[in-house]
Amino acid sequence: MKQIFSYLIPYRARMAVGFSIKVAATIVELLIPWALSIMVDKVIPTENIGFVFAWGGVMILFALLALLGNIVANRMASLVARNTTERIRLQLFSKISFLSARQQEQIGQASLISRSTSDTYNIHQFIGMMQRLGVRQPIMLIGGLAVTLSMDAPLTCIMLALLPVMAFLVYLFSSKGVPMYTKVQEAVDRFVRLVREDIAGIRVIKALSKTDTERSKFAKINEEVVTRDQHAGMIMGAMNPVMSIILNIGLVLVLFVGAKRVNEGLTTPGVIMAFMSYVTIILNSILFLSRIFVMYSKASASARRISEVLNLPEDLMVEHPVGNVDSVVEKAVNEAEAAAAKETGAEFVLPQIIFDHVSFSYEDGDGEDCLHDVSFTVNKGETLGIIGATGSGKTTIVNLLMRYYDPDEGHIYVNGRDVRTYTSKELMPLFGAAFQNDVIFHDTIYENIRFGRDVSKKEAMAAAQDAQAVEFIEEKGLDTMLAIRGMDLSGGQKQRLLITRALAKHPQILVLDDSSSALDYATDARLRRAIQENYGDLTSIIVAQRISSIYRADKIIVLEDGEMIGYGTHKELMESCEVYREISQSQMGGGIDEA
Ligand SMILES: Nc1ncnc2c1ncn2[C@@H]1O[C@H](COP(=O)(O)OP(=O)(O)OP(=O)(O)O)[C@@H](O)[C@H]1O
Repeated sequence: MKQIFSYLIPYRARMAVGFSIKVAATIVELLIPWALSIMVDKVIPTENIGFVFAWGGVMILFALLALLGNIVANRMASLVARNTTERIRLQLFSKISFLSARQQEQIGQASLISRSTSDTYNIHQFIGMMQRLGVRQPIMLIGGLAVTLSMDAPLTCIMLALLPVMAFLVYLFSSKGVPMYTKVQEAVDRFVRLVREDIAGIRVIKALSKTDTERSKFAKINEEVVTRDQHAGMIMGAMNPVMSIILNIGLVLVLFVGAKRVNEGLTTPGVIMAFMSYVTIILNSILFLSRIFVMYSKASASARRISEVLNLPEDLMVEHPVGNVDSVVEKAVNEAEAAAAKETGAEFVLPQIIFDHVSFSYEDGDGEDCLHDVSFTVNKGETLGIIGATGSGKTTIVNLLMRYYDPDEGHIYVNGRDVRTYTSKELMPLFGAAFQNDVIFHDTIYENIRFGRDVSKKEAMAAAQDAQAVEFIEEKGLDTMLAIRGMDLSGGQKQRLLITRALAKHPQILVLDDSSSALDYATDARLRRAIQENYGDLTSIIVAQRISSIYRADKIIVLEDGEMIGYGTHKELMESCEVYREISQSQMGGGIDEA
């Protein structure tokens, strides 16, 4: 909570003003029953109607001042709560954007969503409540007791006797109810996850007639959220009636003892009338203070969840380059290649991409390797094809190259620098990437291509031309709004739009991860030709299931269970790699479609 409170610091001046107004308004409000007792005991008995009206006017003025002060202070409190929550949300969002893929998986996407929404909402509620009730109720309690003590000490003792009973009950209810709210929040996380998955996968759910299964899964988690909330609500809800009973017992006792004291001439009816109001004010303030306590417990659980994300250490640290980078890299480069270059007298060119004995596992190092001892190089302007069965590690190579994860062993170099030494701002602009299920945003076609970068409409259309997307983009218009996730586009159109986005900023390295699978052969071939002709020194990494998408590549990697079982040109692999030969024969019957 301390960390969350630090977000209030910029608003301390506004809060101080709001607090002062609130304190003044509450004190004025507290004086109204006292003014009533004066009216009953001192003003009315004078039978001076002018005096009665004048005193009545004072009471109305008190009420108006209290009302006005409360409105102003509450508006200031809301503003502080709103601005603070806005800053927390913004900070949280930026942090989430920079979390490593591993950290995102650890916390879970649904949990990240509910931490940014319902948890920040709880904080918002608490900050608002703290400034409104948190100031008002202690003054009401202490001030009320002070006024009543000065009016009639024995009657005040009745209330004082009830206070510990109420405090104990509040503690009892809260200690049972509050932990339940943490459980409610956990159930909400699961609820959000299911809703997200179901909405995203609505088509496949329908296609596989899984609507009933999903509905019953939804009903179950929905019921769990409701039941948990109900249990917590029931416990906390029982607090109000119990408190009301105590309050009414207090009123009856005050009336009973007060009436006796009036009869005995020890006090006056005006004091008893004021006391009735003060009993309600004082006991209610205990009730409201208990609500603040409950809200605090909810908010502190939320604050913990938010701080957990905000304080996550930087996973993919940027390391400082050590020594002469080029010489380190040269050593790391496939030695045979370097030696061959030296032998033939050819100039040795430093490859643009180097994987040097890279091993990686998603399981934080203790699971089986998803990639094992992978080494390859790609020169500037070359195309690398990656092929292999599903789950063989093709996407993992891309994930490591773009530093979504760091390898467990080995090194990856881009332009002669270990990727660990790049900041994300330096590394990412080198790449243009299109992944198979990449997101298309609910925005215009142009904005989906531009993606916040400096890309003119002309450049966007030129990229669309190369990505074979120009026909449908011209037909729809660059400024057409697309549906959420591009639901109003065909699979092939989506892929072409994603490739357009990847090409638009003329990256150094183009990554196409299974992103031409929905294109027909002829379009796929035209796309490859356009890239070759218009992006001369563009280095391409193409992950594909189809041989036709990669057979022209300068180098091809064949993967099986994370191991590189083949590396070379199409021709070399046809001779040396049995698996590649089999794939080729099954897809092309051994021959190649030169489309
Ligand atoms: N985020 C992840 N967490 C844990 N395991 C993962 C994760 N992503 C992939 N894997 C596992 O790593 C292995 C390699 O996955 P990868 O996505 O690289 O395969 P692929 O060859 O690209 O498959 P496909 O052709 O089906 O896309 C698979 O066994 C997969 O289950």
